[in-house]
Amino acid sequence: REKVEITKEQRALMKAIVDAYNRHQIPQDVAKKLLQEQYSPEENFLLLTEMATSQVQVLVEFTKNIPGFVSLDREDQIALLKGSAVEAMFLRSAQVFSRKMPSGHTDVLEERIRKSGMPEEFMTPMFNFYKSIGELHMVQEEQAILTAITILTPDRPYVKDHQAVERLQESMLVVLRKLCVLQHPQELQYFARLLGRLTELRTLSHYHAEMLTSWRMNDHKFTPLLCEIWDVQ
Ligand SMILES: O=C(NC1CCCCC1)[C@H]([C@@H]1CCCCO1)n1c(-c2ccc(Cl)cc2)nc2cc(F)c(Cl)cc21
Repeated sequence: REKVEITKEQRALMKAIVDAYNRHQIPQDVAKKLLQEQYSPEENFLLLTEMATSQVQVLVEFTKNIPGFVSLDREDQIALLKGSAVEAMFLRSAQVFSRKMPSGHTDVLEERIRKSGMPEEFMTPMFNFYKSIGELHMVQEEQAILTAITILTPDRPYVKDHQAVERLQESMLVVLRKLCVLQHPQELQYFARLLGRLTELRTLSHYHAEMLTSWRMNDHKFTPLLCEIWDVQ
């Protein structure tokens, strides 16, 4: 077994990211709201757009705390945020869905989401992704670093200094790999499976615009920030 140890610098990098991740969480708990009662498609859509809008704001704050991010070219910073916001939203939704809940609550939550007004054809890929994230039982450090890795994806549209982003992402990948070996010693290839979820995440995110515009209701209203981030309106 390879002797894996996290260096002092890597521990500091991890701490910075996890602290930022925990500091910047969604204010209200959307899961609690959905468990409380059944909403109409219009109310669910409004809830989603409100949650997603505040999540984007939170994502910007989190991203600014990723060591090295603010030293990137300013336009590249915007390109990375715009390019990863939808994936970050689905990743966050998956993490919320996978949280340990009293027995039966997850089933109620799934039922509420299935009936929220979203078009049927996206349920299977979305819940397959949520469940594949849940099966990994990620610790919060892994969740935080995986989100940072998603944001620091060099091949987003309009990124100019590819190399600079790759260097930042590389240092996160190195830490994540060590963390996976230390946290899941019995699960070989855990790190590879974790990264494989990012491929599933990108595929799911391709559907987001259609998922939103075909929500079972008329006149879909988006906030200006969501129009910026999502390919809608
Ligand atoms: O609000 C949501 N997610 C926020 C987004 C910001 C970060 C925190 C979680 C939505 C809900 C779905 C029901 C109707 C109200 O919206 N949601 C989505 C979802 C997201 C995008 C699309 Cl296009 C479709 C569904 N998946 C969820 C999984 C969950 F466990 C929970 Cl609690 C809610 C979830």
